[in-house]
Amino acid sequence: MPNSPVRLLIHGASGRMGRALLRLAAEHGDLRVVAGISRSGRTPPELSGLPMLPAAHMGEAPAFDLMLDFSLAEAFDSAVALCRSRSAGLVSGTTGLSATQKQALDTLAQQVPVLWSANFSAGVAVLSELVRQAAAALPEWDVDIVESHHVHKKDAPSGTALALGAAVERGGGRPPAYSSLRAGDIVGEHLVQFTGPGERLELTHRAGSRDIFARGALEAARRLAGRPPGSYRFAELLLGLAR
Ligand SMILES: NC(=O)C1=CN([C@@H]2O[C@H](COP(=O)(O)OP(=O)(O)OC[C@H]3O[C@@H](n4cnc5c(N)ncnc54)[C@H](OP(=O)(O)O)[C@@H]3O)[C@@H](O)[C@H]2O)C=CC1
Ligand SMILES: O=C(O)C1=N[C@H](C(=O)O)C[C@H](O)C1
Repeated sequence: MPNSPVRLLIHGASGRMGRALLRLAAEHGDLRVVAGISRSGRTPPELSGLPMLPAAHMGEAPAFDLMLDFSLAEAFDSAVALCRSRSAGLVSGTTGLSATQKQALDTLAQQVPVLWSANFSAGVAVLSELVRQAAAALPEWDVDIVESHHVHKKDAPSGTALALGAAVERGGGRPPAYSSLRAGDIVGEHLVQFTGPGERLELTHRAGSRDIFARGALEAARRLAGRPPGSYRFAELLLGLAR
């Protein structure tokens, strides 16, 4: 960690996650939010007194060390471009990214430290490892991944569901079938179900509040700041879990 506070730019500052980040960043004396960006540039109350820029004017953002990006896939390319032009690191949790957008993360990581994760909770990081182990032990069993989220969520399956599917693949399990439920204000739930002859194994994570994701992302930012360029993993950086 550098000695002076890490200057954060929040991309997606007016959103559900952006507002949680703004509220919780204030708890960290070693982090300082310098501005927020949203599509409209509308100012959420948490940001009063700080510059809030519409996406069309994001090039005018003040100097920053790291961008925290929780926006939408359609906004992602310009976020990466700003990090590239400012040589600033990136912590991103935006889901629904294309293969090309994922590649852009790898390219950016040659220049600055980058951490993208579909899920910033400790529980899902551990779940992913448990899923890999279960898949390795039960390669013939059917695998279903069921994710439930609030009605406003744009992408499906969720980024976490796809990441859990990748963990099944790494373990050598059967290709999973995905189901998505959208209902009410569910923060995020993921069930990975392994079905064999006469028995079933269910591994579930339930997020009770967006604060867990925001806290995970802020901690990731603290730990990423000042590191050399590269692609960093949440589970490794925060929990010491190897892939
Ligand atoms: N990795 C993780 O742990 C988690 C990831 N997520 C992901 O984070 C992302 C955001 O989720 P959530 O906060 O619920 O979404 P919201 O819809 O609540 O917020 C989206 C934010 O992005 C901004 N935005 C939308 N379009 C653009 C654009 N074209 N240019 C610039 N900014 C834009 C919005 O601005 P405006 O208000 O002006 O439209 C808003 O600030 C999603 O991809 C979600 O899946 C969510 C939770 C946890
Ligand atoms: O959009 C959300 O809300 C969430 N998105 C992430 C995902 O797509 O997996 C993480 C979390 O489940 C909440």
